[in-house]
Amino acid sequence: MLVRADDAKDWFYKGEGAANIVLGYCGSSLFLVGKVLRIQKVAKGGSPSPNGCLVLSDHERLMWKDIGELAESTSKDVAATAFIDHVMRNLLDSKHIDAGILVHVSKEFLEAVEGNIKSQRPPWRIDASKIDVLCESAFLISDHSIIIGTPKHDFCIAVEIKPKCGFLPSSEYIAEKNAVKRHVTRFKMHQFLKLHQGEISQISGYDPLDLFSGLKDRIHLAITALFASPQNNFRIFLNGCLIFGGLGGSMDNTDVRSHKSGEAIADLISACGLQLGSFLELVAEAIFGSGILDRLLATQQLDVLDIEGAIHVYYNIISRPCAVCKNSSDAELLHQYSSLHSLSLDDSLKIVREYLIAATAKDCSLMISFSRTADGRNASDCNSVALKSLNQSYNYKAYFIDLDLKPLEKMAYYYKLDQKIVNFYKMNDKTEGKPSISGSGGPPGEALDASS
Ligand SMILES: O=P(O)(O)O[C@@H]1[C@@H](OP(=O)(O)O)[C@H](OP(=O)(O)O)[C@H](O)[C@H](OP(=O)(O)O)[C@H]1OP(=O)(O)O
Ligand SMILES: Nc1ncnc2c1ncn2[C@@H]1O[C@H](COP(=O)(O)OP(=O)(O)OP(=O)(O)O)[C@@H](O)[C@H]1O
Ligand SMILES: [Zn+2]
Repeated sequence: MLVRADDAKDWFYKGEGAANIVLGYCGSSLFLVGKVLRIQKVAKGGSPSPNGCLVLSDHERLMWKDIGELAESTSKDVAATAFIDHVMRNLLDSKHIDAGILVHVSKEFLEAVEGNIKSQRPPWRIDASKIDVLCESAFLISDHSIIIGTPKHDFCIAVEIKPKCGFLPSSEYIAEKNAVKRHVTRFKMHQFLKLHQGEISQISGYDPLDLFSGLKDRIHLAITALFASPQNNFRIFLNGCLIFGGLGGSMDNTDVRSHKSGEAIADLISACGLQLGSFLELVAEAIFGSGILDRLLATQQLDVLDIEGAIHVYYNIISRPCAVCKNSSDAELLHQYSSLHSLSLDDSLKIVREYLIAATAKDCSLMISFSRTADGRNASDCNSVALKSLNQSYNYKAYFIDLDLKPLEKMAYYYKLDQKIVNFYKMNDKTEGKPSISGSGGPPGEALDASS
């Protein structure tokens, strides 16, 4: 369907994450107006994905055997759709999910896009990955940063939030030495490692527990903290254009940050008749009123054992000696873990399957778009929200994006990264009373190389 290299000029760079590039449409096809195209990337030096062969490993196919369409999928795109339709849709409310449709894209089209968007991609993303030009399909999804039907003279303002994990784990399998995980969020601990590794320039004051609290004031506090430190967790779009937050993902160094200053944003928003403070309050009100994060939290909580428990079960599935038990000499812990190693294959599959579903829910984002209601009427496919302080109500729509299936083979990486995060946090906590924010010195647990 998008086959000509010439079609590429109608698509502009909208953003990207670790795995996909997303393009907005600026051409004249009525079918494509208001849509984005989500194209898969491939790691530089990695091999592009050949279409037509099974994309899941044997162990993954066993794990997802109850979902035939997923287990037997012959392209990543088909697997992605099946995962969203048969797994995530049941867990999160269908009305907040839009899997999009698969469209055919030619190599010529993808190569032309690659060339066109090069200057807008963050350099560190260019170094890491490129468009997978051999991938013959891409997803056409509604652009959730706009509300179709917003009158030309009016505006549409949207936020994108990557909430991350919204609960503290309480698994009995968390080793006593890692007890800090029970009372400090993974997000907070990870911030210190990210700062040390130069991925962020300051520690965020955002607390996911506030966002997921179900309490209006705490949700508002979380939104304010996200605005103060957006990193890759917060963006604002005005009429579909990014006006605040990093383009392309996590790094928030000034050179890869494309947002205007807080003051300029406040001016832009107030030109739409809305004060920045009221806008942030409106976002909090919509999150609170919709209860949209309740089901997301429940899905994240399918991770019951924490990676410190789930990792053992993973080794049951791949039928290999457990690398964690092998490196432990703590008899008491080994005894505790032995109960996990005696679980049946079916129980093991269920635990790891749910761990991976939870991992998707901990990494997805939420987009909420707002437009003014005309004459107090709200659009049929929107909910409405109002603030006492504003003499105006707003239509809003909320959608989850990036509900990608996580690969089973990531389990070992998850364990290493978890230990690296907690070790780094503990070491700084002990030596300085509170974690260092200087970002200097080598990280402890370098042997636990979570980048491999
Ligand atoms: O492990 P985390 O918590 O750092 O999450 C990764 C994200 O990092 P973040 O901390 O949100 O900046 C990471 O985001 P960035 O690339 O840092 O923007 C990805 O979302 C990654 O998922 P995938 O490899 O694309 O499937 C995410 O990996 P998963 O853990 O979700 O597999
Ligand atoms: N349906 C959509 N409407 C509008 N913008 C979108 C849509 N989907 C994605 N985007 C934009 O594109 C960016 C990248 O998309 P996405 O999060 O799906 O990439 P990813 O590579 O899967 O991310 P991750 O790093 O989390 O794996 C998003 O952060 C968002 O700004
Ligand atoms: Zn073990």
